[in-house]
Amino acid sequence: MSDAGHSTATSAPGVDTAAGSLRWLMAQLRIGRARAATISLCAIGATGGGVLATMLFGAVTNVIVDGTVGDGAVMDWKRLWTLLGIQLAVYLLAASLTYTQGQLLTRAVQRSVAMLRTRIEDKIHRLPLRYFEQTSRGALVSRLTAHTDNASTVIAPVLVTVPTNALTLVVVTAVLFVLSPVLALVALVAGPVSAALASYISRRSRPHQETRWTTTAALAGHIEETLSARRMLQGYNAEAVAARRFDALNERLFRSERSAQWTAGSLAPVLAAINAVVFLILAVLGGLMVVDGTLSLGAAQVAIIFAEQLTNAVRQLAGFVTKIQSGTVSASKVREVLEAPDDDAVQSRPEGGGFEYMGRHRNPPEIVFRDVSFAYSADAPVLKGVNLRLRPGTTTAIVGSTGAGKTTLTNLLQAFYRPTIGSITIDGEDVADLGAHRARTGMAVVTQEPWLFTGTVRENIAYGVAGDETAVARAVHDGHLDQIVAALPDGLDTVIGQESENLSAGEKQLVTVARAIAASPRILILDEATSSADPRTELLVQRALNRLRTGTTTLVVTHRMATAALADQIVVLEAGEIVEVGSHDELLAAGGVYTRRCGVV
Ligand SMILES: Nc1ncnc2c1ncn2[C@@H]1O[C@H](COP(=O)(O)OP(=O)(O)OP(=O)(O)O)[C@@H](O)[C@H]1O
Repeated sequence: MSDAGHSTATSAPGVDTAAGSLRWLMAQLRIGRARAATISLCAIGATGGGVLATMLFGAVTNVIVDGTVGDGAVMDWKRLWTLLGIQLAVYLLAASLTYTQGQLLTRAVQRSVAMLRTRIEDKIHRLPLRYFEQTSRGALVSRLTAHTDNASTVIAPVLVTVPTNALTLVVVTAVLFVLSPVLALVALVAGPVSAALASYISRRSRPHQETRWTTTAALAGHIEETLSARRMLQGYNAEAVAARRFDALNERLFRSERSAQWTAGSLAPVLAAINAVVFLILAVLGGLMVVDGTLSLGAAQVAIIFAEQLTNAVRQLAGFVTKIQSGTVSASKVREVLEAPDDDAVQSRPEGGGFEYMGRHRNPPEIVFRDVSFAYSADAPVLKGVNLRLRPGTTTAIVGSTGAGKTTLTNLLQAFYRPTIGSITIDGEDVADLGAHRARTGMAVVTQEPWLFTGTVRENIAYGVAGDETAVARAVHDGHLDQIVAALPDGLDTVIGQESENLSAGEKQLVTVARAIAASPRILILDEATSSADPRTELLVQRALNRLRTGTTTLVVTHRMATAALADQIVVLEAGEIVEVGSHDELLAAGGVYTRRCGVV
């Protein structure tokens, strides 16, 4: 199963090349040139300090050897103390540069992660509904969290590992050649061998990294699904089915992690072994040259330490390749979300535009569906040539068989999809031109499945009218929630949520009705809104909604004829086509489908 679980149509072109993803990622992070340069300069300064300190170390050794070995040797204390003092100063400077670089880098990484998350979150509001239908929730959550974190781990290698190790390679190689070309050549042999190995192993590791991430996302999605459907699972004794799927995903994750670890993890020990051999050869050769007198002891020491630094630099660069490999896999996942086409009906973040628009249109609007046809997929038309007029301030009930297209009609009005043919206008303005945000301003929706977020009852009701206590109090009263709220341990401040056990399904639905009342909408969409309430509560809520309806243009989707009968206009939809329109009395008089549905005939 793919992480995305969606069609490739939403993938950005060429996202799966490591180099492309890396370039893209660095362009997204926007660390700021000045900050990036400071981090790199600090890292380079610290590395330079390390190189200098090592050379001073050789000089100190030579002063000690000159002052102690041989007849009449005199220790040059002044020179020795001066060198040790300079060395200490260089070490301190290098340490403070390393500290500064570390602090700046940490902040840059954290800021980049936060920024990327904000961008994905922002993007999620602009993605079309179709994207969510085709993408698993686990995949999206992992892109927002783990992938974003992992992608940002490439920042440190790019800003620090590459410049410092490149500097080490150049300076150390040059100094080594000056000290002893023979030792330099031996030390350099390890470089190309290690680099070739690193490149080979990282190529082999990428597919395992991919599988590891996609399986992690699938597992997260599965756990989420199992938790939210746990009652159903237990009710059907289907725990074993869920457990089998979990075991399969868990096993796949284990295998891919093991393979990724095996390939990536084999690099370090192989490089360490190469380094050990090189180090041994250098120590023996250096020792022989000191005995020969062709090299001073200090120079031999410096050469061996430099050779070690050289191989360390290569090893770090190799480690960087593995990290980049994993980071770019994550970057390509993040990129897929950010580059997926926006919902063409949605405008950027809702900032003011909608409310201004609502200010101009306070009265309930006229809504007109003109020759509307729609299909989710080209081969299966759902709505066919729907013509419908919802007069301002009236209620229209849509009735019809299961799958007739009733909810689809409300989805189009909410601009979740565009009609394939035809148009929908609100007060003469095409929803397609208004954009989703403006079209949805002043619209309240109550669906069959009550949606509650984790928060207090008050917060759930005040969704969209935050801080308006009068609106909440009115909504609680008009929505007949008083008794229910009074029975809750902390009243309006009781924390509830989608999974909360302290409210029944009907009570949850009443909270969403109260939310709609509090919003004082001018367009109200009720899709089987009171289906979970008992008949008495439904009646009470119906009355509350009736009061609300005087200031709204209302679309009610219902299977209950009693609810439909209260509407000003009833539309009977069958297989995506309107077959009857009229008031309850008119339709009963006509004796058609509606009459049969009412069970009169
Ligand atoms: N997101 C979707 N993608 C593809 N097909 C869909 C989607 N949503 C609904 N459909 C299909 O469109 C048709 C109409 O669905 P819709 O939900 O509008 O029916 P409905 O009249 O509201 O049914 P019900 O009374 O059962 O709620 C159905 O055949 C359904 O399978």
